[in-house]
Amino acid sequence: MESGAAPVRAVRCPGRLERRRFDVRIVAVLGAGKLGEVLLSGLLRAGWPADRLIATARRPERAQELTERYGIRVVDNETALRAADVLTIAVKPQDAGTLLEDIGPKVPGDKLVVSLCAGLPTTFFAKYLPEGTPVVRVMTNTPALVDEAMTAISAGSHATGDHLAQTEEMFRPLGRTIRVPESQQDAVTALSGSGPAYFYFLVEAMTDAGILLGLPRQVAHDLIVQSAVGSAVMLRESGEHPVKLREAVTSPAGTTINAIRELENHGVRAAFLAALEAARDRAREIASQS
Ligand SMILES: NC(=O)C1=CN([C@@H]2O[C@H](COP(=O)(O)OP(=O)(O)OC[C@H]3O[C@@H](n4cnc5c(N)ncnc54)[C@H](O)[C@@H]3O)[C@@H](O)[C@H]2O)C=CC1
Ligand SMILES: O=C(O)[C@@H]1CCC=N1
Repeated sequence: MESGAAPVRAVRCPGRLERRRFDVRIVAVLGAGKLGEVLLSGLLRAGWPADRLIATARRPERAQELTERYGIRVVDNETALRAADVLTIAVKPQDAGTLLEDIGPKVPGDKLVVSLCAGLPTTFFAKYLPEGTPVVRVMTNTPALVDEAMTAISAGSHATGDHLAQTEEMFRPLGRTIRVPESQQDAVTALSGSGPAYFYFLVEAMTDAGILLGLPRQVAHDLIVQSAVGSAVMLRESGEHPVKLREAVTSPAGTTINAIRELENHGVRAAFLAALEAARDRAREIASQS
Protein backbone atom coordinates (compact mmCIF):
# COMPACT_ATOMS: atom_id res chain seq x y z
CA MET A 1 0.00 0.00 0.00
CA GLU A 2 1.08 3.55 -0.57
CA SER A 3 1.71 5.42 2.66
CA GLY A 4 -0.13 8.55 3.76
CA ALA A 5 -3.65 9.17 4.95
CA ALA A 6 -6.40 7.82 2.75
CA PRO A 7 -8.91 10.55 1.88
CA VAL A 8 -12.40 10.48 3.34
CA ARG A 9 -15.21 10.15 0.79
CA ALA A 10 -18.96 9.78 0.71
CA VAL A 11 -19.79 6.20 -0.20
CA ARG A 12 -23.24 4.97 -1.14
CA CYS A 13 -24.11 2.04 1.09
CA PRO A 14 -27.42 0.21 0.66
CA GLY A 15 -30.08 2.70 1.67
CA ARG A 16 -27.90 5.50 3.00
CA LEU A 17 -24.96 7.79 2.48
CA GLU A 18 -22.19 7.82 5.01
CA ARG A 19 -18.77 9.38 5.37
CA ARG A 20 -16.04 6.82 5.43
CA ARG A 21 -12.39 6.21 4.85
CA PHE A 22 -11.10 4.25 1.88
CA ASP A 23 -8.21 2.03 2.90
CA VAL A 24 -7.51 1.10 -0.69
CA ARG A 25 -6.06 4.09 -2.55
CA ILE A 26 -5.75 3.10 -6.18
CA VAL A 27 -7.44 0.20 -7.93
CA ALA A 28 -6.38 -1.03 -11.36
CA VAL A 29 -8.59 -3.27 -13.46
CA LEU A 30 -6.36 -5.23 -15.82
CA GLY A 31 -8.46 -6.22 -18.84
CA ALA A 32 -11.49 -3.97 -18.47
CA GLY A 33 -14.05 -5.85 -20.56
CA LYS A 34 -17.66 -6.50 -19.55
CA LEU A 35 -17.12 -7.41 -15.93
CA GLY A 36 -14.21 -5.02 -15.43
CA GLU A 37 -16.43 -2.19 -16.63
CA VAL A 38 -19.22 -3.30 -14.28
CA LEU A 39 -16.73 -3.06 -11.40
CA LEU A 40 -15.35 0.32 -12.45
CA SER A 41 -18.78 1.87 -12.94
CA GLY A 42 -19.91 0.49 -9.58
CA LEU A 43 -16.91 1.97 -7.79
CA LEU A 44 -17.59 5.34 -9.41
CA ARG A 45 -21.26 5.18 -8.33
CA ALA A 46 -20.05 4.38 -4.83
CA GLY A 47 -18.14 7.66 -4.76
CA TRP A 48 -14.71 6.35 -5.67
CA PRO A 49 -12.83 9.26 -7.30
CA ALA A 50 -12.04 8.68 -10.97
CA ASP A 51 -8.39 9.60 -10.40
CA ARG A 52 -8.01 6.57 -8.11
CA LEU A 53 -9.21 4.11 -10.73
CA ILE A 54 -7.07 2.77 -13.55
CA ALA A 55 -7.97 0.42 -16.37
CA THR A 56 -6.02 -1.45 -19.00
CA ALA A 57 -7.36 -2.68 -22.33
CA ARG A 58 -5.96 -4.53 -25.30
CA ARG A 59 -7.63 -2.48 -28.01
CA PRO A 60 -7.02 1.31 -28.32
CA GLU A 61 -10.72 1.89 -29.20
CA ARG A 62 -11.72 0.20 -25.96
CA ALA A 63 -9.24 2.35 -24.02
CA GLN A 64 -10.70 5.50 -25.55
CA GLU A 65 -14.25 4.36 -24.83
CA LEU A 66 -13.45 3.79 -21.14
CA THR A 67 -11.73 7.16 -20.77
CA GLU A 68 -14.59 9.01 -22.47
CA ARG A 69 -17.28 7.16 -20.54
CA TYR A 70 -15.74 7.31 -17.05
CA GLY A 71 -12.93 9.87 -17.10
CA ILE A 72 -10.49 7.29 -15.74
CA ARG A 73 -6.89 6.70 -16.78
CA VAL A 74 -6.37 3.84 -19.22
CA VAL A 75 -2.72 2.83 -19.33
CA ASP A 76 -0.58 -0.17 -20.24
CA ASN A 77 -0.38 -3.10 -17.82
CA GLU A 78 3.10 -2.23 -16.54
CA THR A 79 2.18 1.35 -15.71
CA ALA A 80 -0.95 0.09 -13.96
CA LEU A 81 0.88 -2.36 -11.76
CA ARG A 82 3.30 0.32 -10.60
CA ALA A 83 0.61 2.92 -9.90
CA ALA A 84 -2.09 0.84 -8.18
CA ASP A 85 -2.32 -0.79 -4.77
CA VAL A 86 -4.81 -3.41 -5.89
CA LEU A 87 -4.41 -5.19 -9.22
CA THR A 88 -7.73 -6.67 -10.28
CA ILE A 89 -7.34 -9.35 -12.95
CA ALA A 90 -10.47 -9.21 -15.13
CA VAL A 91 -9.28 -10.97 -18.29
CA LYS A 92 -10.83 -14.24 -19.46
CA PRO A 93 -9.29 -17.20 -17.61
CA GLN A 94 -7.82 -18.39 -20.91
CA ASP A 95 -5.91 -15.07 -21.22
CA ALA A 96 -4.66 -14.95 -17.64
CA GLY A 97 -1.51 -17.02 -18.27
CA THR A 98 -0.34 -14.74 -21.10
CA LEU A 99 -1.01 -11.62 -19.02
CA LEU A 100 0.82 -13.05 -16.01
CA GLU A 101 3.81 -14.25 -18.02
CA ASP A 102 4.12 -10.64 -19.11
CA ILE A 103 3.58 -8.80 -15.82
CA GLY A 104 3.84 -11.43 -13.06
CA PRO A 105 7.54 -11.13 -12.19
CA LYS A 106 7.33 -7.30 -12.27
CA VAL A 107 4.55 -7.05 -9.68
CA PRO A 108 5.99 -5.27 -6.61
CA GLY A 109 5.64 -7.34 -3.44
CA ASP A 110 3.37 -4.87 -1.62
CA LYS A 111 0.50 -5.15 -4.13
CA LEU A 112 -2.71 -7.07 -3.58
CA VAL A 113 -3.82 -9.16 -6.56
CA VAL A 114 -7.58 -9.71 -6.82
CA SER A 115 -8.71 -12.26 -9.39
CA LEU A 116 -12.17 -12.25 -10.92
CA CYS A 117 -11.32 -15.20 -13.17
CA ALA A 118 -13.73 -18.13 -13.07
CA GLY A 119 -12.09 -21.44 -12.28
CA LEU A 120 -8.55 -20.23 -11.65
CA PRO A 121 -7.27 -21.02 -8.15
CA THR A 122 -5.02 -18.61 -6.29
CA THR A 123 -2.18 -21.15 -6.69
CA PHE A 124 -2.35 -20.51 -10.45
CA PHE A 125 -1.46 -16.83 -9.87
CA ALA A 126 1.22 -17.70 -7.31
CA LYS A 127 3.16 -19.55 -10.05
CA TYR A 128 3.75 -16.24 -11.87
CA LEU A 129 3.96 -13.76 -8.99
CA PRO A 130 6.88 -13.00 -6.65
CA GLU A 131 6.87 -15.32 -3.61
CA GLY A 132 4.51 -14.07 -0.90
CA THR A 133 2.30 -11.88 -3.11
CA PRO A 134 -1.19 -11.87 -1.59
CA VAL A 135 -3.94 -13.10 -3.93
CA VAL A 136 -7.67 -12.92 -3.24
CA ARG A 137 -10.10 -14.87 -5.41
CA VAL A 138 -13.44 -13.22 -6.08
CA MET A 139 -16.58 -14.40 -7.81
CA THR A 140 -19.07 -11.62 -8.36
CA ASN A 141 -21.96 -11.30 -10.82
CA THR A 142 -23.41 -8.81 -13.28
CA PRO A 143 -26.17 -7.42 -11.02
CA ALA A 144 -23.27 -5.34 -9.68
CA LEU A 145 -24.49 -2.96 -12.39
CA VAL A 146 -27.49 -2.15 -10.19
CA ASP A 147 -25.64 -2.52 -6.87
CA GLU A 148 -27.23 -5.95 -6.29
CA ALA A 149 -24.24 -8.20 -6.86
CA MET A 150 -23.50 -11.35 -4.91
CA THR A 151 -19.75 -11.43 -4.38
CA ALA A 152 -17.91 -14.33 -2.77
CA ILE A 153 -14.36 -13.68 -1.55
CA SER A 154 -11.61 -16.18 -0.65
CA ALA A 155 -8.08 -15.69 0.62
CA GLY A 156 -5.13 -17.33 -1.09
CA SER A 157 -2.33 -18.60 1.12
CA HIS A 158 -0.58 -15.21 1.55
CA ALA A 159 -3.73 -13.09 1.87
CA THR A 160 -4.54 -11.82 5.36
CA GLY A 161 -7.74 -10.59 7.00
CA ASP A 162 -6.72 -7.06 5.97
CA HIS A 163 -6.53 -8.12 2.33
CA LEU A 164 -10.00 -9.64 2.56
CA ALA A 165 -11.27 -6.44 4.19
CA GLN A 166 -9.76 -4.33 1.40
CA THR A 167 -11.41 -6.55 -1.20
CA GLU A 168 -14.73 -6.24 0.63
CA GLU A 169 -14.29 -2.47 0.60
CA MET A 170 -14.23 -2.63 -3.20
CA PHE A 171 -17.17 -4.98 -3.62
CA ARG A 172 -19.53 -4.10 -0.76
CA PRO A 173 -20.93 -0.98 -2.48
CA LEU A 174 -21.88 -3.24 -5.41
CA GLY A 175 -24.17 -5.50 -3.38
CA ARG A 176 -23.68 -8.29 -0.85
CA THR A 177 -20.37 -9.90 -0.02
CA ILE A 178 -19.64 -13.21 1.65
CA ARG A 179 -16.36 -14.92 2.62
CA VAL A 180 -16.06 -18.56 1.55
CA PRO A 181 -13.21 -21.08 1.65
CA GLU A 182 -11.50 -21.18 -1.72
CA SER A 183 -12.49 -24.85 -2.09
CA GLN A 184 -16.11 -23.64 -2.53
CA GLN A 185 -15.40 -21.13 -5.28
CA ASP A 186 -16.17 -23.44 -8.24
CA ALA A 187 -19.59 -24.19 -6.74
CA VAL A 188 -20.13 -20.47 -6.07
CA THR A 189 -19.28 -19.76 -9.70
CA ALA A 190 -21.92 -22.27 -10.84
CA LEU A 191 -24.55 -20.84 -8.49
CA SER A 192 -24.21 -17.07 -8.25
CA GLY A 193 -21.54 -16.24 -10.85
CA SER A 194 -23.59 -17.79 -13.63
CA GLY A 195 -26.87 -17.49 -11.69
CA PRO A 196 -28.19 -14.35 -13.40
CA ALA A 197 -28.05 -16.20 -16.74
CA TYR A 198 -30.39 -18.90 -15.41
CA PHE A 199 -32.93 -16.31 -14.24
CA TYR A 200 -32.81 -14.50 -17.59
CA PHE A 201 -33.26 -17.86 -19.33
CA LEU A 202 -36.31 -18.53 -17.17
CA VAL A 203 -37.80 -15.13 -17.92
CA GLU A 204 -37.24 -15.75 -21.63
CA ALA A 205 -38.94 -19.17 -21.44
CA MET A 206 -41.88 -17.84 -19.40
CA THR A 207 -42.32 -14.94 -21.81
CA ASP A 208 -42.52 -17.46 -24.66
CA ALA A 209 -45.17 -19.31 -22.68
CA GLY A 210 -47.12 -16.05 -22.43
CA ILE A 211 -46.96 -15.74 -26.23
CA LEU A 212 -48.23 -19.32 -26.51
CA LEU A 213 -51.17 -18.35 -24.31
CA GLY A 214 -51.96 -15.44 -26.63
CA LEU A 215 -50.52 -12.46 -24.74
CA PRO A 216 -48.69 -9.66 -26.56
CA ARG A 217 -44.90 -10.09 -26.06
CA GLN A 218 -44.47 -6.83 -24.17
CA VAL A 219 -47.34 -7.62 -21.80
CA ALA A 220 -45.94 -11.12 -21.16
CA HIS A 221 -42.47 -9.64 -20.55
CA ASP A 222 -43.78 -7.01 -18.10
CA LEU A 223 -45.86 -9.58 -16.19
CA ILE A 224 -42.92 -11.92 -15.77
CA VAL A 225 -40.31 -9.29 -14.91
CA GLN A 226 -42.45 -7.76 -12.18
CA SER A 227 -43.32 -11.23 -10.86
CA ALA A 228 -39.61 -12.06 -10.76
CA VAL A 229 -38.77 -8.83 -8.92
CA GLY A 230 -41.65 -9.28 -6.45
CA SER A 231 -40.71 -12.91 -5.76
CA ALA A 232 -37.04 -12.03 -5.27
CA VAL A 233 -37.87 -9.21 -2.85
CA MET A 234 -40.20 -11.54 -0.89
CA LEU A 235 -37.52 -14.20 -0.69
CA ARG A 236 -34.97 -11.73 0.62
CA GLU A 237 -37.19 -9.62 2.86
CA SER A 238 -39.40 -12.31 4.42
CA GLY A 239 -36.63 -14.79 5.11
CA GLU A 240 -39.22 -17.51 4.49
CA HIS A 241 -38.24 -20.85 2.99
CA PRO A 242 -39.02 -20.93 -0.76
CA VAL A 243 -41.18 -24.03 -0.28
CA LYS A 244 -43.42 -22.09 2.10
CA LEU A 245 -43.70 -19.17 -0.31
CA ARG A 246 -44.54 -21.55 -3.17
CA GLU A 247 -47.13 -23.38 -1.09
CA ALA A 248 -48.85 -20.07 -0.36
CA VAL A 249 -49.43 -19.63 -4.11
CA THR A 250 -50.49 -23.22 -4.74
CA SER A 251 -54.23 -23.55 -4.07
CA PRO A 252 -55.83 -27.00 -3.69
CA ALA A 253 -57.27 -28.07 -7.06
CA GLY A 254 -56.09 -24.70 -8.38
CA THR A 255 -54.05 -23.65 -11.39
CA THR A 256 -50.51 -23.52 -9.96
CA ILE A 257 -50.35 -27.20 -8.98
CA ASN A 258 -51.09 -28.18 -12.58
CA ALA A 259 -48.08 -26.18 -13.72
CA ILE A 260 -45.88 -27.61 -10.94
CA ARG A 261 -46.85 -31.15 -11.98
CA GLU A 262 -45.69 -30.40 -15.54
CA LEU A 263 -42.40 -28.92 -14.29
CA GLU A 264 -41.79 -32.06 -12.21
CA ASN A 265 -42.84 -34.32 -15.13
CA HIS A 266 -40.30 -32.57 -17.33
CA GLY A 267 -37.55 -33.00 -14.77
CA VAL A 268 -36.88 -29.29 -14.30
CA ARG A 269 -35.49 -29.78 -10.78
CA ALA A 270 -33.18 -32.55 -12.00
CA ALA A 271 -32.18 -30.36 -14.94
CA PHE A 272 -31.07 -27.62 -12.52
CA LEU A 273 -29.03 -30.10 -10.49
CA ALA A 274 -27.33 -31.39 -13.64
CA ALA A 275 -26.86 -27.90 -15.10
CA LEU A 276 -25.12 -26.48 -12.05
CA GLU A 277 -22.97 -29.58 -11.73
CA ALA A 278 -21.93 -29.05 -15.36
CA ALA A 279 -21.05 -25.40 -14.67
CA ARG A 280 -19.01 -26.44 -11.60
CA ASP A 281 -17.23 -29.10 -13.67
CA ARG A 282 -16.38 -26.57 -16.36
CA ALA A 283 -14.78 -24.32 -13.72
CA ARG A 284 -12.62 -27.29 -12.67
CA GLU A 285 -11.76 -28.02 -16.29
CA ILE A 286 -10.66 -24.39 -16.85
CA ALA A 287 -8.27 -24.77 -13.92
CA SER A 288 -6.87 -28.07 -15.17
CA GLN A 289 -6.29 -26.62 -18.66
CA SER A 290 -4.52 -23.51 -17.37
N1 LIG B 1 -19.33 -11.92 -17.32
C1 LIG B 1 -19.71 -12.39 -16.15
O1 LIG B 1 -20.90 -12.46 -15.80
C2 LIG B 1 -18.69 -12.85 -15.16
C3 LIG B 1 -17.36 -12.97 -15.51
N2 LIG B 1 -16.44 -13.38 -14.60
C4 LIG B 1 -15.03 -13.47 -14.95
O2 LIG B 1 -14.59 -12.16 -15.29
C5 LIG B 1 -13.56 -12.23 -16.24
C6 LIG B 1 -13.87 -11.30 -17.40
O3 LIG B 1 -15.04 -11.72 -18.04
P1 LIG B 1 -15.75 -10.76 -19.08
O4 LIG B 1 -15.67 -9.36 -18.58
O5 LIG B 1 -17.05 -11.37 -19.36
O6 LIG B 1 -14.72 -10.92 -20.33
P2 LIG B 1 -14.40 -9.85 -21.49
O7 LIG B 1 -13.81 -10.63 -22.61
O8 LIG B 1 -15.56 -8.97 -21.74
O9 LIG B 1 -13.24 -8.95 -20.83
C7 LIG B 1 -11.88 -9.30 -20.78
C8 LIG B 1 -11.08 -8.14 -21.35
O10 LIG B 1 -9.71 -8.37 -21.11
C9 LIG B 1 -8.98 -7.83 -22.21
N3 LIG B 1 -7.63 -8.42 -22.18
C10 LIG B 1 -7.27 -9.70 -22.43
N4 LIG B 1 -5.93 -9.84 -22.29
C11 LIG B 1 -5.45 -8.62 -21.94
C12 LIG B 1 -4.15 -8.14 -21.65
N5 LIG B 1 -3.07 -8.91 -21.69
N6 LIG B 1 -4.04 -6.85 -21.30
C13 LIG B 1 -5.11 -6.03 -21.22
N7 LIG B 1 -6.37 -6.43 -21.51
C14 LIG B 1 -6.54 -7.72 -21.85
C15 LIG B 1 -9.81 -8.22 -23.41
O11 LIG B 1 -9.49 -7.45 -24.53
C16 LIG B 1 -11.23 -7.97 -22.86
O12 LIG B 1 -11.64 -6.64 -23.12
C17 LIG B 1 -13.43 -13.68 -16.67
O13 LIG B 1 -12.28 -14.22 -16.07
C18 LIG B 1 -14.69 -14.33 -16.16
O14 LIG B 1 -14.45 -15.67 -15.75
C19 LIG B 1 -16.80 -13.61 -13.32
C20 LIG B 1 -18.10 -13.50 -12.92
C21 LIG B 1 -19.15 -13.14 -13.81
O1 LIG C 1 -19.57 -17.93 -17.98
C1 LIG C 1 -18.53 -17.67 -17.38
O2 LIG C 1 -17.51 -18.36 -17.54
C2 LIG C 1 -18.47 -16.50 -16.43
C3 LIG C 1 -18.13 -16.93 -15.03
C4 LIG C 1 -19.39 -16.82 -14.25
C5 LIG C 1 -20.27 -16.08 -15.12
N1 LIG C 1 -19.75 -15.87 -16.28
